[in-house]
Amino acid sequence: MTARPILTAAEMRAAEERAIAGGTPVELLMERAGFGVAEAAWRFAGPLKTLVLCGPGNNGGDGYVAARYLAQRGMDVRVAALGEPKAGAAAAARAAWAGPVVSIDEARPAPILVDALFGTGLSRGLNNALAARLASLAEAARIRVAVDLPSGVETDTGALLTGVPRFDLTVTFATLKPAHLLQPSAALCGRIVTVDIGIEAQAPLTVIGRPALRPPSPQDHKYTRGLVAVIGGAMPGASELAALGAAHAGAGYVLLLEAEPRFGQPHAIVRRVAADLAKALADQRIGALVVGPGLGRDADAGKALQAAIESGRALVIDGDALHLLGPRRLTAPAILTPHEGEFRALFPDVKHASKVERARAAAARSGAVIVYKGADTVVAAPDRRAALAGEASVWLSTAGTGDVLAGAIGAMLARGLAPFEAAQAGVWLHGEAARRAGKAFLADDLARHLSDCL
Ligand SMILES: NC(=O)C1=CN([C@@H]2O[C@H](COP(=O)(O)OP(=O)(O)OC[C@H]3O[C@@H](n4cnc5c(N)ncnc54)[C@H](OP(=O)(O)O)[C@@H]3O)[C@@H](O)[C@H]2O)[C@@H](O)CC1
Ligand SMILES: [K+]
Repeated sequence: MTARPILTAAEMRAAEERAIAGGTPVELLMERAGFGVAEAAWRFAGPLKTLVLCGPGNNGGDGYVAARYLAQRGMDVRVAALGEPKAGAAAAARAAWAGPVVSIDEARPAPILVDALFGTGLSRGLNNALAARLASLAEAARIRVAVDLPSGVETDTGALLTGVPRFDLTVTFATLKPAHLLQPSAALCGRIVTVDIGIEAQAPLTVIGRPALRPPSPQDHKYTRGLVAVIGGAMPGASELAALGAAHAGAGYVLLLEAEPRFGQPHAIVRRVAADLAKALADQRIGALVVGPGLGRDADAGKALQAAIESGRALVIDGDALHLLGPRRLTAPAILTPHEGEFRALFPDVKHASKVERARAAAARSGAVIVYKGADTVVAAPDRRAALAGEASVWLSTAGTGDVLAGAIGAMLARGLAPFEAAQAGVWLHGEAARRAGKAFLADDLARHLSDCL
């Protein structure tokens, strides 16, 4: 399955220009967009009285077209506008709307609110009066529909330039934009519907989709399925969870290397005291090495991380190891899995407004694939390829889930996926397992649910 592209505002404009140059007039693109909005709103909300708010640009143009199609369906539609569109397709769409247009200040609330004020052309926050008006009309509506994006959302970063109401449905065009998946905006979009308007979309940023993981064949054995070694440390529970994550993500062999003898369950995880870590890591059968969960941050932890890096094994560097790593460039295949706090500690001067760009900068600098965790996890490779996870379960915000993720990614590396693909596969499995685990789950339960998602 090819990955779904995510286009920035500039990439979307370029794609639109290519479509226009290829013979599709902008008026036709807008007609398809507005028709798509009307159909989606109709299906979602039914025949309720509707208020459409139209801005001065093409997002407003889509609004006029949608109003026309909704009226054709027999719906009671009112339009309120923020000034007249000056020229082009939006002006033509305004002219084709036969009904009255009032100012936003005069608009009366309706059960369905369609926000066609601003889309990818938003250049600054809404002024206070307009933001307050949008908020009160949204508050008074039963169903709120955003055209392309909720107005006030910055397309490329997902930042809210002003207060933005919560929408029930967002109808976008051609493909997703970063703000549909990045927080805080993603949480305000509601259900997202993509309308095909005849634009070809390709981009170096994609949506993380279900990985194509073949089941073991009759010829496979535990080593071909992948050996994941996890380095234990000060907090054994965390490395145990990483090992459990690796095992339930399908690794053929999981080895927990510990400083002192310990007995634990499950028995299938092999526990070994590694007095000489470098020697233990010289085992060529190790397909991936997970270091960091529960490692601690003392001198012994530093030595363990150094041994892991010098081993040349493919690495997943998580948790405490991210604090010990410092600004070094890695040469062996490696995946770093920082959450926000760890990212800031590791890359204090990477400050780009977009989380995607921050992840790309960190990947380029470290030479590693970055899994920048959060409610909107970004995976980025040193060559700028990047991918965004779909909406994550809010119940993932509990202790130990990151350790499970590190183990799952380790299993993907050990089975032979390249680091960028392994990171995405691990993130997808982890997100899907969380959905299946339901509410208030323990990280141990989350690990067990990984098996159901393979
Ligand atoms: N790309 C495609 O293929 C297709 C795109 N389509 C649609 O077009 C949309 C993009 O259209 P767009 O470029 O005209 O921008 P849009 O979002 O309407 O806003 C620009 C206007 O708003 C103004 N303005 C901005 N911020 C403001 C503020 N805070 N407060 C006040 N004013 C503000 C800005 O003025 P200025 O910044 O110049 O002062 C300008 O007048 C896209 O989201 C999709 O819905 C479809 O029709 C189908 C094909
Ligand atoms: K909008």
